[in-house]
Amino acid sequence: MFQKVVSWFRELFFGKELEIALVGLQNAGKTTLVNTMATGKFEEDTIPTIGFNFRSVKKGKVQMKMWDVGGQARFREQWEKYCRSADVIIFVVDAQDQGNLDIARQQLNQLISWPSLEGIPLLVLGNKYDLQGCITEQELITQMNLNSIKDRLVACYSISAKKNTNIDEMLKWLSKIQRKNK
Ligand SMILES: Nc1nc2c(ncn2[C@@H]2O[C@H](COP(=O)(O)OP(=O)(O)OP(=O)(O)O)[C@@H](O)[C@H]2O)c(=O)[nH]1
Ligand SMILES: [Mg+2]
Repeated sequence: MFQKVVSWFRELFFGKELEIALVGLQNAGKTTLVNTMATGKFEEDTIPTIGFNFRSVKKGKVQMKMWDVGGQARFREQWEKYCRSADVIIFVVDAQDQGNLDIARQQLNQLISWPSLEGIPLLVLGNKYDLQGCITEQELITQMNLNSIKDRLVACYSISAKKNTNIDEMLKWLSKIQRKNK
């Protein structure tokens, strides 16, 4: 109880910090999203992330510490390590790349079945909605089997990191997340 009051005061005066792990297949748009969140502008980023990038961005009263992890197959076994200490996991999906949805679902299922990640809130983002031929948000929820996830808070938004679409709504959701063990 005392701990809660202290943390409430701390947040009131200094804002809060959120540790965010961004994962998802290569080319989904994770690095682009982080750049858009940081600058509000689209930066063409065609360089695949090797290992991870770290970026800390203040949004309103929330300092978002983002671990943007490479999505290529060789980096996926490291995802759990970054997610373990995160307050929230963001899983980015390329909503236009329907051929990769099965793999994205398998990777997500594998990730959230780690006991170390139990209960950590999950935000699934369908990205690239500025392009033609994206699946609908409802289809994304079905294809990613999100309704079957019962052990944590789950949300899904359709966004465009390129056009800055729906990013504010997504940030509102993020800012309501409670820090772990706080
Ligand atoms: N049209 C469109 N293109 C996007 C969007 N977001 C990212 N891209 C493009 O998709 C490609 C991959 O983006 P990245 O941000 O590098 O993808 P990533 O998920 O970080 O990839 P890895 O680091 O390999 O895991 C780049 O060419 C981006 O410009 C978007 O919202 N719309
Ligand atoms: Mg990247």
